[in-house]
Amino acid sequence: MNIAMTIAGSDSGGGAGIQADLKTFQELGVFGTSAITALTAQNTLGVEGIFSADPSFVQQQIEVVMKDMPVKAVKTGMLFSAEIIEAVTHSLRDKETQLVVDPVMIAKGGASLLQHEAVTALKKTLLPRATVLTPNIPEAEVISGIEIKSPKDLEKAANAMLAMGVSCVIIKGGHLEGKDAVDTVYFQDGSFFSMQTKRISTVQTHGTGCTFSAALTAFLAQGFSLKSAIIEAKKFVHLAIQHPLNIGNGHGPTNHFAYKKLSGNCEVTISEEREFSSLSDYGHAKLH
Ligand SMILES: Nc1ncnc2c1ncn2[C@@H]1O[C@H](COP(=O)(O)OP(=O)(O)O)[C@@H](O)[C@H]1O
Ligand SMILES: Cc1ncc(COP(=O)(O)O)c(N)n1
Repeated sequence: MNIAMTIAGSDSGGGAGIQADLKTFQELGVFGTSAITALTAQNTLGVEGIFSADPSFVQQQIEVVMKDMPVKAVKTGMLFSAEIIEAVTHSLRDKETQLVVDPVMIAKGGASLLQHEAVTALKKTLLPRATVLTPNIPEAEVISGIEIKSPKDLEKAANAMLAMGVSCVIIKGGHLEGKDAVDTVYFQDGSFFSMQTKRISTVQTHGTGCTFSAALTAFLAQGFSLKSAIIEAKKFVHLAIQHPLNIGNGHGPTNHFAYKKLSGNCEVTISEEREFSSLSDYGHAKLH
């Protein structure tokens, strides 16, 4: 049995965070373990409270699991503080496991899930250890310090993040407008591809980023190559958004059952053209 770990915050509403990650692992046939960084009192309308864990206890959760079980891939989500980021990085030292870092900063309802001063710790300590970094556009802007207004800016921002030591950066396009949801993927060796699906008009997008990075982690734990794990994860999240469960009164959760139910049947268009010539409306996309 392949084992994955999520190091993230608990979402009491069940659509994002630890809960989204474990549901995704389970659906993809991977045994899920977890280290909880914070409890959030949250529903589809927003986050009403945050209670963060002691950094040393986060470290203990990770180390106790890892000394007993061969964890193949790890993902991080909400890390909340510089102290927790340092504890996580310390726990993963000497470990060969692949690491997916989803740099969760702000919840869809607007609540801050990462303290402002923790961004430096993220860049200096955790990113050099990461296999894949999965920022959305606003997160990519904060980490890289580059304002993203065009595809050229995307590439500049990706290069700035690759220079921090991550092996691969996926800049997710969920926050753009335009008829397609386009994510762009950049590797250390200079190679690149973009992947796009039709954009679905919906507010049921709570936990999309968590779900995408958890699916990617699960596929890596199963031994998929990095590129095929990324593409399968895009299918997983697309199907999860396409078949909403209609739960709650705000940004409802995505449907983690859809990928398995539909046997992963989802069209993703892959392009290796840097000029985005096939993505005609991308340049007109506006940030939310
Ligand atoms: N409305 C949508 N239709 C189709 N795919 C979407 C939509 N919104 C987000 N996605 C996809 O979901 C994944 C998560 O992206 P995003 O929502 O930008 O992340 P985050 O939750 O971190 O803000 C990406 O693959 C993105 O392209
Ligand atoms: C515990 C936790 N982790 C992550 C998110 C981000 O998810 P989203 O951006 O969809 O609100 C969240 N809302 N809560």
